[in-house]
Amino acid sequence: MKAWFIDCTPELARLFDSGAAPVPPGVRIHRGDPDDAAILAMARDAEVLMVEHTLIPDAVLTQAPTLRAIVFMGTGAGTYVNAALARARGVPVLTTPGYGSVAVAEHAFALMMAGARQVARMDRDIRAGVWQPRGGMQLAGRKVAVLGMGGIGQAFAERCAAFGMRVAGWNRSPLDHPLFCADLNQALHGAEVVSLHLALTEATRGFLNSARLALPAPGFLLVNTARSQLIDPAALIAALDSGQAGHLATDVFDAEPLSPDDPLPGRQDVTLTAHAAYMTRDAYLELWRRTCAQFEAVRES
Ligand SMILES: NC(=O)C1=CN([C@@H]2O[C@H](COP(=O)(O)OP(=O)(O)OC[C@H]3O[C@@H](n4cnc5c(N)ncnc54)[C@H](O)[C@@H]3O)[C@@H](O)[C@H]2O)C=CC1
Ligand SMILES: O=C(O)C(=O)CO
Repeated sequence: MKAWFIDCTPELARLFDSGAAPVPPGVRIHRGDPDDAAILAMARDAEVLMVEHTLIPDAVLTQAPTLRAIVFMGTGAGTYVNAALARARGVPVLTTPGYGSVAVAEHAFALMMAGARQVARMDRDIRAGVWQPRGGMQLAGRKVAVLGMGGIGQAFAERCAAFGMRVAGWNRSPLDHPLFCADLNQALHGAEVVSLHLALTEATRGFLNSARLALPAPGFLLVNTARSQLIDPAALIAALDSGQAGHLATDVFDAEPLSPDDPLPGRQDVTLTAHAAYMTRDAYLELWRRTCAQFEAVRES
């Protein structure tokens, strides 16, 4: 069976080139960033498309009759593939959940610490020739609301508890976990840090709306390694402008790479990383292993 793996990042290319991430027979690798026409041409030349952070054009689902499956190298495929159209066309979109919960939780922690201590702000200052020490928030003793206690949320919550934070880990279904909090409003109320770990679905789009953004403590720190679409964009900007949200530390954006009119890079009250929370060597190797396992599952079906 033939497959194309598209959108190979330099990090992954290094793992291929060093032999650390073996490529199964039948899988061809496209290095770089293909345009829609190139993606369609690969889809017409394969039974399986293996993709990372590539927007799959709808034409792939309607004009590539040999395509049997798309394997999304990651958890949240919904922002990259039109899931409803894929379902309607009978093209399964397979994912690789759980490959790197610790890596993402550690990155969320890095964002929380950077935001709490204004690390990126002072780095920008110093590079601009400004020596301006800036105060921060001590994390020990602070309340953190962890929204979504799946694999990543639990790993993050446990790390916060180890730092002496007061953790309210909300999950929509009850959990037998010592940090679980059943009441969303209670979890958010007075939180000094809020960290998002929900899956993006039609039900969770815009989940953090203006009413929910009003519940944490004034000046709270918002951390997002999940999906930007979980936050209502107008409510987010209003919360930052009013100071209700004191800082946003985010790894995920409405458009990736960022659209030139995205307001976030122009602000000082944000810390930004380029959707890299999962990118540790350990997580990447496990991610590739699971991606190949999904390819094999299609081959054997
Ligand atoms: N920035 C990055 O590099 C990465 C980001 N992610 C994102 O992190 C997030 C969490 O991923 P995992 O912990 O691996 O997923 P998971 O499947 O283990 O957890 C998902 C959570 O979302 C909740 N959820 C799902 N539908 C819901 C609904 N309708 N209402 C309320 N809660 C709902 C579940 O109860 C669960 O708590 C996802 O958005 C995923 O796409 C995942 C990997 C890497
Ligand atoms: O696994 C995911 O969902 C990611 O965001 C990284 O691709």
